[in-house]
Amino acid sequence: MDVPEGDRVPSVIASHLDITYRVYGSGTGSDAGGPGDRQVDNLDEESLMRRLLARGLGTVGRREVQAVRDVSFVAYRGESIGIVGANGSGKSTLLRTIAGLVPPTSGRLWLGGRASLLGVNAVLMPKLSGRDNIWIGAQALGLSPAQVRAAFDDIVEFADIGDFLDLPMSTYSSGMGSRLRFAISTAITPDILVVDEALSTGDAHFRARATERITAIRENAGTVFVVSHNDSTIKKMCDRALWMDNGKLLADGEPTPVLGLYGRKYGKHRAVWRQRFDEAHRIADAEGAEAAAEYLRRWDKNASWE
Ligand SMILES: Nc1ncnc2c1ncn2[C@@H]1O[C@H](COP(=O)(O)OP(=O)(O)OP(=O)(O)O)[C@@H](O)[C@H]1O
Repeated sequence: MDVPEGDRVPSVIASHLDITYRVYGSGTGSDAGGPGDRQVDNLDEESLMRRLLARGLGTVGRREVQAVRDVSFVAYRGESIGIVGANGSGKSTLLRTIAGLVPPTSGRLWLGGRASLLGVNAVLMPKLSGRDNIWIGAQALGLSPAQVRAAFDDIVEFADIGDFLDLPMSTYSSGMGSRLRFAISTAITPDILVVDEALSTGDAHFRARATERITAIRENAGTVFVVSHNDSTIKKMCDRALWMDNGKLLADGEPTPVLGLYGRKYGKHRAVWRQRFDEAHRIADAEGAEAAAEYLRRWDKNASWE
């Protein structure tokens, strides 16, 4: 957007966010998974309880996964931000936190509006029809019955699922499901729209219409976050990209240079670039982000470091 820096209105401020999952269950504790564990099925409840207590609660299958590490950024109204990164780098976790589904473990997150996660699958019911799911999904997003009634035809028109409207969602193709989810989540213009990979299952026609709708949200001063593994989706839909790697935010800037850096790390020259990134990390820790960016600019004039 060509709005002067000082006039831009923040919509999301993330400050030193850490997000850690605590996973409980058998087989993940330090002493779990030994050969004797295969006998567990044969133990009665009392023996099993005695055995668990003997081990100590601290060691019964508890593990922590630090999915997001010390991530800070400011997003502004009117921006569309793509989040890129390898599998497991923390992209979805960050989006789920912005959408209010996963609390940060430490750090602060400020939202200047209501966030809506595209992927209302958690509340959509496969056994119910598209029609019923529109009512449930839209109300779960906070629409009143009157608002659902007013938006209903528009949702159906955008979802373009024809006679499937009255069939169970379990009969839908993944593209049809995505279209319906997208239509529901954008039924009223959200302040912050969070789109997690849903666009990748749609066809070219759907992607074009979804892009139009995202543009409309941005023009309405909303902010859009999109996770995608597809570079051209990010370039078409976003004016900014964040690159997550192993939970950290490694780059923040215009999509083309950020994707260039990401591609280099994982592309055919990755061994060389891995060394450069390791060195850039060391420089960033010792001398700051600008020194790390300057180091990388020896090979890429657009390099940035956050
Ligand atoms: N509900 C969960 N419980 C425990 N660990 C989780 C959970 N969800 C994600 N993780 C872990 O957190 C880390 C980040 O996962 P996340 O799904 O955020 O990554 P991602 O970048 O979105 O990956 P992908 O591109 O594969 O979708 C991974 O190590 C993952 O195994």
